[in-house]
Amino acid sequence: MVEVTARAMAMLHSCIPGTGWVPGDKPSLRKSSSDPSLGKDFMNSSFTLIKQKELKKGDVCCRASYNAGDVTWPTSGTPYSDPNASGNRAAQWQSSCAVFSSQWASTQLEEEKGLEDVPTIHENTDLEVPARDLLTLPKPLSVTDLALQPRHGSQLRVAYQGVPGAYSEAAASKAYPKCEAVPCEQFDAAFQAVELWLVDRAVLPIENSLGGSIHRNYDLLLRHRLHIVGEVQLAVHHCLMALPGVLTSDLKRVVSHQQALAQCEHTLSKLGVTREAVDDTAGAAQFIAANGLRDTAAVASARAAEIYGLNILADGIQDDSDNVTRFLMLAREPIIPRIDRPFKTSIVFTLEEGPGVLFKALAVFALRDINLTKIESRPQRKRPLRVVDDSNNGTAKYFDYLFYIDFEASMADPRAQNALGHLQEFATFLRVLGSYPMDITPCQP
Ligand SMILES: O=C(O)C(=O)C[C@]1(C(=O)O)C=C[C@@H](O)C=C1
Repeated sequence: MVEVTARAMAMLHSCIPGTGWVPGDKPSLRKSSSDPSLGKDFMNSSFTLIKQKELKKGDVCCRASYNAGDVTWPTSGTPYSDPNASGNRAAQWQSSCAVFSSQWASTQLEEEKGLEDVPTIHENTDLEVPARDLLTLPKPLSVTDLALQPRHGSQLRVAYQGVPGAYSEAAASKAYPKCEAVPCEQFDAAFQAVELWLVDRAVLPIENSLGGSIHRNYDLLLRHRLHIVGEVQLAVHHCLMALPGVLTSDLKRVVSHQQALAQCEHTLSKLGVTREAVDDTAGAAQFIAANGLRDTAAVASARAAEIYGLNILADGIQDDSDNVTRFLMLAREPIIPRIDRPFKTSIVFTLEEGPGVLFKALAVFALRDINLTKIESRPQRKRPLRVVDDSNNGTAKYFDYLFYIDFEASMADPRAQNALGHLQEFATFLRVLGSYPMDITPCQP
């Protein structure tokens, strides 16, 4: 039997990111596979590490065989390759890592002191910031700024998309109350800022109760290798705002983030003005203030009105008073999944075409009484269309999709481990995006 050390886990984690592997290199975490506390599944698993230093994309990195209770699969000489292009064995390996690491992690909860703890979601206590000189506001990062060296300091730096006053900034403060919120021009810049160690975390919107999913972030989750370490829900309360002295009857145009415009469809239709989408709500308010536009209003937060010196013409203009946006907290490393509080797990997978395959995929959760909270499908860019010649009457064409699912269980829960073990019997690719505490706090703005 191979001795599995925490160091080996950390190395495996770094060579196969995105799998839920738990990092750690402390000697106290050293465990032998003969340790009975690790349980039957751990005892049945063996891992061999092959020169981690020499690993690069496409290399053979590990051999493993793993038994997850109701499913057994061997993986040997599995290449580490791009999930979009990978075969079934790479998918199996990734999920084996995720399942295995979760089982290992669940035995470690009390011993882990040095690793990051599960983030606690706090209620937003103080969003009121005195009006500041516009010139002193931090400039959003753009992709070209990303060559900057990271700053060192003890305060957690959290990237968000937009400028100060954006809802995403409020979400970052709700997720990490004492953080330094770092504005970024685009979602992609926020992902890259974390990957390049310019910031420690990113907080990005993923779905809204009125506008639906933020597809761009679903796509970026797969393209980048960050882990979901938490979620935060924010009540979004929109205001219509303009320069002081401007009346609603003076307005010819309303500018805002496209999601915010969609969330206020009803009010804006009644106004009968043209609508223009910009990068973020607070950016719209800043744009009006900076250009002295007297025929234009913005849809943004009350805090944005305060920062940019605009007057609120109408308050609570969203179509539904319960307008909530869910944000994801992203980090370079996963957190250790736990079972002592409500957890959610997010996964992405692909399936072969065939009758009832999606039904079978969803059944792995239903069979184990696991509640699904979200399902989203996105076209697979590398393989958008598959042509199958399986009849005498011509060719059939199918779109290929990636399925994103959130379910209510921790990866430390054997039901989740077995469900994913079952799913990978027919999934062509499977990646665990994160297992993280559910935000169960009331949705305060
Ligand atoms: O523009 C902002 O203020 C944002 O934080 C972005 C965003 C979004 O992308 O959905 C966030 C929350 C609201 O749903 C509207 C806009």
